[in-house]
Amino acid sequence: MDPQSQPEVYDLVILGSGAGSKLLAWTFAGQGRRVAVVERKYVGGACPNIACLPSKNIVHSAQVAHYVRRSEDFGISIDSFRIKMPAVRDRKRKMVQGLVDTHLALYKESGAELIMASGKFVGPKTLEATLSDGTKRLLRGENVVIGTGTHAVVEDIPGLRSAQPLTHVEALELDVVPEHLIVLGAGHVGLEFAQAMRRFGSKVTLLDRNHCVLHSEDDDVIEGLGSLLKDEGVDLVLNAKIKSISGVSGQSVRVTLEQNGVAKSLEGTHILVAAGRVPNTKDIGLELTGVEVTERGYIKVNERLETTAPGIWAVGEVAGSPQFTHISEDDFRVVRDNILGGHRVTTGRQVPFCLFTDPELARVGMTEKEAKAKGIAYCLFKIPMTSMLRARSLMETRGFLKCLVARDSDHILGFVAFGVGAGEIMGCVQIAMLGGMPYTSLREAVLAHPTIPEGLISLFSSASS
Ligand SMILES: Cc1cc2nc3c(=O)[nH]c(=O)nc-3n(C[C@H](O)[C@H](O)[C@H](O)COP(=O)(O)OP(=O)(O)OC[C@H]3O[C@@H](n4cnc5c(N)ncnc54)[C@H](O)[C@@H]3O)c2cc1C
Ligand SMILES: NC(=O)c1ccc[n+]([C@@H]2O[C@H](COP(=O)([O-])OP(=O)(O)OC[C@H]3O[C@@H](n4cnc5c(N)ncnc54)[C@H](O)[C@@H]3O)[C@@H](O)[C@H]2O)c1
Repeated sequence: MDPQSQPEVYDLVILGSGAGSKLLAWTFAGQGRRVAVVERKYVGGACPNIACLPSKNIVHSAQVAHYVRRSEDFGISIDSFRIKMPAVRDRKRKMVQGLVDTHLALYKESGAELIMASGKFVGPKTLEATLSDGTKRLLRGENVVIGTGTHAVVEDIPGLRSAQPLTHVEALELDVVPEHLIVLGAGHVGLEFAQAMRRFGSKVTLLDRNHCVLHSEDDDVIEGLGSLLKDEGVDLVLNAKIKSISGVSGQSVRVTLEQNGVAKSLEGTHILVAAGRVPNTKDIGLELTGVEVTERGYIKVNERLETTAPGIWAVGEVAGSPQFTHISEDDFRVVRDNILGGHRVTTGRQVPFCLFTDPELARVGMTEKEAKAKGIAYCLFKIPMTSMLRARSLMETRGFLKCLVARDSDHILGFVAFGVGAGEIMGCVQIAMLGGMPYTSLREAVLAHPTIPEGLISLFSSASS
């Protein structure tokens, strides 16, 4: 790039086209501002291409396989069936292509310019975008947003890199059912993939260094998820200190580990790393901008999502926000309002999540662990899913509903559902929390029978402890 060349000037330049970024682009361009988005690979970011939506697509195919296996329970005989992974993958690919097309139409409609290129800063508020043919463009924004996301961590465990492990990106492209899949990490990604692959017919071993899955959740949740996996035949190897890995994923791999002081080794055909994320902040020229990063490499932001450099903002995972699409989307609202001269902050917002195991696990607000640690007095309502009539009619009675209510005010502090329709029922409780409603409003509501939300009447009519 000729250092003398003049940058093209925009009102807003965005690096990375994920959830928060694209909403900013479409909103500001829709208002007639000049907006450019620089994206190196995925139109619309991770969620529609390699994360939430394709993984839920695959999880759903696996659920269909599970239903087929259970078909006798529903009075339907199926003599034999087979999993066709290329067709499973095609269904996912078609959905992804449809989503990409929708994104492209929204760029066109809004007038935001999508530049498919790899971007890096070459000065304050100035980016160099390198297109696939090597062409370079210099872009300067009055405001600049960084939304470069994260990627899967591949730790420095001896042999792990040379084993060419799958990440979620490659696992979503599999056209074979792995004979024996070893999953490293029993967090969100590991749990969803472990169950789905097991349902497609893989032998699955799920490893984690902690003594349980999702260790920050309450013990009943941990126990529920653990038994679900065990009942479906996933081997859980916890307290696992991985020492080394040999072989190549897709052929054969051997994992050497220590569990409770005992040396062990495991053999499988494939290995999937699902051990957390690393921010995409290396090699993007942040040092030329005054944008500082934290010790773990995430962009330092304040509660308004301003970085340490004036006029540069950050959204989504790279800004250290909780790692969910709906949070990246809320980051969009924060930056939008602040760019427009308002004052909106990230503090105090709800951070709900839904883990798409089957059944789902959904939670909003406080866990019992947190309430106890903070010394907050609460009453506990808890019912098994067998008390929910809809669950009985579906024959999906695993799990429970649980709600923490403030002892002094009847207000809901936290809600967790582990069971069929957990994500949907959580949404109902969350809306009540947003509206500041006491739990008694839900208990006294007229909710259609037999629906999943109707279970809230049973929950709040039960005796609290
Ligand atoms: C397997 C999996 C399943 C998930 N499931 C869910 C779910 O069910 N629900 C949920 O809420 N969350 C889920 N998540 C998390 C969710 O995907 C992310 O939180 C969400 O995508 C937000 O990402 P983001 O906006 O921070 O950035 P991203 O969507 O990651 O976007 C960043 C973009 O920046 C681009 N980029 C990076 N560097 C450059 C550069 N130098 N030049 C140009 N472009 C660049 C990348 O190509 C990428 O497209 C899942 C994650 C994974 C891995
Ligand atoms: N349904 C959803 O909303 C959904 C689904 C998938 C991912 N996500 C998001 O993506 C984020 C990243 O997911 P993830 O599963 O990669 O990370 P995670 O932080 O959820 O889980 C990583 C797990 O790997 C384990 N681990 C890490 N290093 C290890 C090692 N060396 N040996 C053994 N175990 C090790 C950790 O103890 C942890 O349990 C999640 O935190 C979540 O926010 C959300």
